[in-house]
Amino acid sequence: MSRTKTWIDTPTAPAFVPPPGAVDAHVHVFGPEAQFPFSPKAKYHPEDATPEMLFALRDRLGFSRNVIVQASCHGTDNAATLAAIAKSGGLACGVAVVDPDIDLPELQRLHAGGIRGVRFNFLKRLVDDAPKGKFLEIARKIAPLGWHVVVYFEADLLDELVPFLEAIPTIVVVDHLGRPDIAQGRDGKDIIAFKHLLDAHPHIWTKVSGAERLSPQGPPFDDFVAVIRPLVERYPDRVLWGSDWPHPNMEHRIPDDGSLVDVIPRIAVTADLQRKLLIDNPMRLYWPEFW
Ligand SMILES: O=C(O)c1cc(C(=O)O)oc(=O)c1
Repeated sequence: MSRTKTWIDTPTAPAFVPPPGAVDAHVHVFGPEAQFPFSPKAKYHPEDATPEMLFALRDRLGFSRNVIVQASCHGTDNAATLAAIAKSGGLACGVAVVDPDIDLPELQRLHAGGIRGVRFNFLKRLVDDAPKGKFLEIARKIAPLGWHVVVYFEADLLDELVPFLEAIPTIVVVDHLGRPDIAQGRDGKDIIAFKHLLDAHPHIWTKVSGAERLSPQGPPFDDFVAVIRPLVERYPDRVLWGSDWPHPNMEHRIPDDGSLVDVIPRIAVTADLQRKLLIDNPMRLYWPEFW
């Protein structure tokens, strides 16, 4: 498999200046492969996207902290994510992918390394299987540590997943809004179903991320803004934002990270909403000791 590059080296500096202390709550690192080989089950083979590159991007975009989410290409070996957190000087936390037979000492090792959640991935193009029963076992194991669950699924799976999401005994954060079809508009069936989910379940949060993945129109993402701004206003205390750098699998539509940051003041239109989205909510979840 040839290696793919899915980011630009020098994104535009955004016009929007995030408030001091802002958290980019969804990023990944890839490798470096020589030190942290990819999983044999990986569905893509990216170029190295290193912690140093991530921290340079963080500074360029005007953020203070990162949440590093274990990418599927690293399977359940969280070493690259942990190494990046260790290099961040306390400015990054992480979300891991783990096996159901993980024991308490290993969970404690991950916690000491800055992991604060686990991710369950349901995308068939990214993982071979998504065993709900085993995921629930994991959720029950991590709950006592104060961790939460991050779930990545596509809109057509939502109905089927509701009982599973209801059974998770921690906060649940949905990645990239559960991938609604944005072309349906703000009253489309995918967004209505997602609103029903959040209305009925106060423990479910969402990342209002993925404009580059979800917007058929592309930059400046007017279609995404029209659909997602009402969600930020409806659930101001349950939304997180992430750049999704280095944008796995986006080699054919590589986004300019600066243009993604400039979506923020259009979906969170007041300073109060921006502070909740970028500081209060992620700090409550990832750095509660400072909150
Ligand atoms: O849509 C994707 O391709 C994607 C992949 C991964 C991953 O490989 O972990 O993470 C994401 O947040 C999004």
